[in-house]
Amino acid sequence: MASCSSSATNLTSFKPMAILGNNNRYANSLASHVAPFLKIKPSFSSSFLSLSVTRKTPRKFQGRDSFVLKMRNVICLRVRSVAAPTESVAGFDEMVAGTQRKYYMLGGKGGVGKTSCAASLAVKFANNGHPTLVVSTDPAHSLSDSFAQDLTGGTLVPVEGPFSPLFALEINPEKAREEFRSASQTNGGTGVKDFMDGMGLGLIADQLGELKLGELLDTPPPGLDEAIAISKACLMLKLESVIQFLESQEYNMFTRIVFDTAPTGHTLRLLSLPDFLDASIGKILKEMDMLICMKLKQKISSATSAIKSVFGQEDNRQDAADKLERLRERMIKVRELFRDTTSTEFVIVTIPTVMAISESSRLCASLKKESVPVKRLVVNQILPQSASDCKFCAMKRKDQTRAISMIQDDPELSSLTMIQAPLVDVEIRGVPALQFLGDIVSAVPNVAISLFSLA
Ligand SMILES: Nc1ncnc2c1ncn2[C@@H]1O[C@H](COP(=O)(O)OP(=O)(O)OP(=O)(O)O)[C@@H](O)[C@H]1O
Repeated sequence: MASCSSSATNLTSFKPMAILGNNNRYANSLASHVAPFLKIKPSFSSSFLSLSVTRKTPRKFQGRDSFVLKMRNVICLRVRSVAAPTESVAGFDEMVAGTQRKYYMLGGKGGVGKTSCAASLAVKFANNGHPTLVVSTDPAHSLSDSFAQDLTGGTLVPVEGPFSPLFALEINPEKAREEFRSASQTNGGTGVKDFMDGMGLGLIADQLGELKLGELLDTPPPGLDEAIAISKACLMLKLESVIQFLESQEYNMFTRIVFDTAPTGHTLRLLSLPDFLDASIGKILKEMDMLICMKLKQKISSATSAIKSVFGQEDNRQDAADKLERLRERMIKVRELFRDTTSTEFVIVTIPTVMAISESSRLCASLKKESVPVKRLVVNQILPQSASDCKFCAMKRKDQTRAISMIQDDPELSSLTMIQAPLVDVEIRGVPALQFLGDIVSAVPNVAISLFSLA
């Protein structure tokens, strides 16, 4: 039985391990990922699955900080059942159903496990046949750390491991804004337009130029930085020219897109941006006098190929007002995407503490106010069941129980489907560990699950 006396073990310590779960599924899940790289000799007994493992390092992982690499040449995995399921809850499995493209945005308070849950959900999708893209718009990216692979570079990078294609995209909104800012300070401001063109926001740059760009940069509209990032991601999904190494057919293939968003405040600002821009552009369109219209016409007639690629070559001859209207429509589409109950869902991630749950409740209220679909709440890091809590764990458990009862009484959160993710005593890092988390999340609440060293 898992107990608080079991020492915290890290997957990277690579000692022989026991996996305690409600059934051997978890062990088999872990073993199935390890299998391609190891020679595994399983032997079953009534309550243990023993695996003798010999390392067989694939060339693609050589030099990588992968737990497979660091395993000793021969190790022994023992898997046993310790708890029976008590009740079923909807987990990530429900989100796998259907072949239509779906967008999942995971957000919540800083440090609650947004990236771990987003990465694990993405692995779940990919392992269930969905070509998946996981996008991080959090300036403090941790997708690379979470997958234990280098996914930096601001472009689509294939993630090694899952059964179906999984790509990751880390966009740095702050860097984008920095580039934006520095571009504005060079070439008398003309660099801004080129930069914004590349982001598909060239016409906003024109408008900002007319509206004293410098002043706006000092007090940028709320959510501008992350909007640039999202806009870039949307462009990548829509414009094949941006994705050099993927054929159009291939990037259209994504049926699941998971966004690992920045902590709560950023997300809320981002959500209000399409409305803000819609209102601003609407206002500009209304108030634009002939002089500005003429100026814009001149600018647009000398538009770069980037603008052509955004609006389509044949549109290039349309007048400025039409193009602004198109931009406005695009912003409305972004807003609609956030609010489309058939394709989009915002999943709130939290932990069982009063502070995190209070913040989640406020986030949920704001999302509802913005008409963003929110149906699920992932409560992460729940202490697993134990027959022999130490004083610390007993206190912690009491605290968590109190916090979880807050959810049940909360007017915003109580209607959401609760997905419980147990606290595991290993660092969730790398595809096998992420799959493991995805599987136990979709399992049962409060199941006694722990990974610990037998050595
Ligand atoms: N269920 C869990 N059990 C054990 N550790 C966990 C669990 N979920 C997340 N962690 C750990 O908590 C830490 C923070 O997780 P993560 O980076 O996913 O949080 P985040 O919400 O994305 O953080 P940030 O707000 O900084 O982006 C990581 O070290 C991760 O491995």
